Amino acid sequence: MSIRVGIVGISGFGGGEALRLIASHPSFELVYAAGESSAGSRLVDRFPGVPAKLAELLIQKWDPAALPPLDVLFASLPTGASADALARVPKDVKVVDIGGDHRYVEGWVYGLADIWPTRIEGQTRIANPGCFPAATLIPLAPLLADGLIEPGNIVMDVKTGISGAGRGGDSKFGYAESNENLIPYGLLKHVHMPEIASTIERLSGGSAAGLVFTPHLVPMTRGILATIYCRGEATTDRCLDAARRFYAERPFVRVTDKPPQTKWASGSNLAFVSYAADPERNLVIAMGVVDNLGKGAAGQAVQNANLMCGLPETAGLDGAPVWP
Ligand SMILES: NC(=O)C1=CN([C@@H]2O[C@H](COP(=O)(O)OP(=O)(O)OC[C@H]3O[C@@H](n4cnc5c(N)ncnc54)[C@H](OP(=O)(O)O)[C@@H]3O)[C@@H](O)[C@H]2O)C=CC1
Ligand SMILES: CC(=O)N[C@@H](CCC(=O)OP(=O)(O)O)C(=O)O
Repeated sequence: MSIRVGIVGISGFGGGEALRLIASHPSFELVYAAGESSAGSRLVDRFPGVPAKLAELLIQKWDPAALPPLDVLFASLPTGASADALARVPKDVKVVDIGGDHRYVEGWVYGLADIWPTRIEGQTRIANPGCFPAATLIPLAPLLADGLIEPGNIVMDVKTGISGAGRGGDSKFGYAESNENLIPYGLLKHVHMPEIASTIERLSGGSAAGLVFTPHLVPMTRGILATIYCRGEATTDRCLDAARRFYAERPFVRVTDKPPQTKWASGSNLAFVSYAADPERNLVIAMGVVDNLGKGAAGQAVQNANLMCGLPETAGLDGAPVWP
């Protein structure tokens, strides 16, 4: 059976990755594409390599009142631009919001699919987590669940590829400024901090008041590496064992002895986690790697849509990462 799917924001980085995944999905059929400045273009005009079956699909001006019959809508709009319009999407259309407007908002389920899959099954409104929350919460969840670290004493040092800023992102992240450069930003007040803190509190039952989160832009296209410093007396083996048990049945999380690298996840919905701990120093280092456009955006969005539709969670997501 084919499930009719739409993408709004298809010309952007998140929407384009959703297009790539949906184009080869066994059950999803892309029947609607929308945007703003790209409206009026055919998909082949924006994506010359798009499969022939989708080439002539015309990008529509985004209007929730003018949707064709749809089962699932992926919204990949700038944060702040989706709330009003998505409120007007008919209730029988399942929506996955890849942007940040509905995380921890009433009426929407927070779609951290690798940790809380059963909360997503059968739902109709899913708020996809941010890319940094995906990279940081997946390695932390097993440690918090087993009480191996203090939730109130966590310091996150995170590196991200430039596509995290989007096509329409801030011009200070252009090639000349980003190539051979490292840029810290958002210190003490990044927009993802409340989402990360709330989820740490849900996972641990304790306060995350001491959270420090510092992202850095690095000159690569895709990928996030989170290096997270925590207080706890566990050994490395104890942390690895907790993660292996926590994710034993989960298809997209790989627990590795070696520190993970961003290329391991490139082009995939995988998350890699690893740990290094020194009980004598009360120190646990947790590491997480995702592709910001994969698990950080469109990959997790398709995973969420699979769960919403009762499909196998891995449908359309079981390809190997891009290497090198
Ligand atoms: N990039 C990433 O790694 C991640 C992004 N996100 C979130 O996903 C969302 C999309 O990000 P990203 O793809 O990077 O952004 P881009 O800037 O690459 O794309 C934005 C898209 O939104 C469309 N758009 C903008 N304004 C409107 C409007 N008023 N009506 C209809 N369409 C509009 C644009 O269409 P057009 O070109 O036609 O104007 C474009 O397709 C954001 O909320 C972002 O924070 C989440 C996780 C990771
Ligand atoms: C490099 C870069 O700029 N990255 C973005 C992350 C985008 C994202 O995930 O934002 P949403 O919460 O809106 O979905 C940032 O730091 O804001």
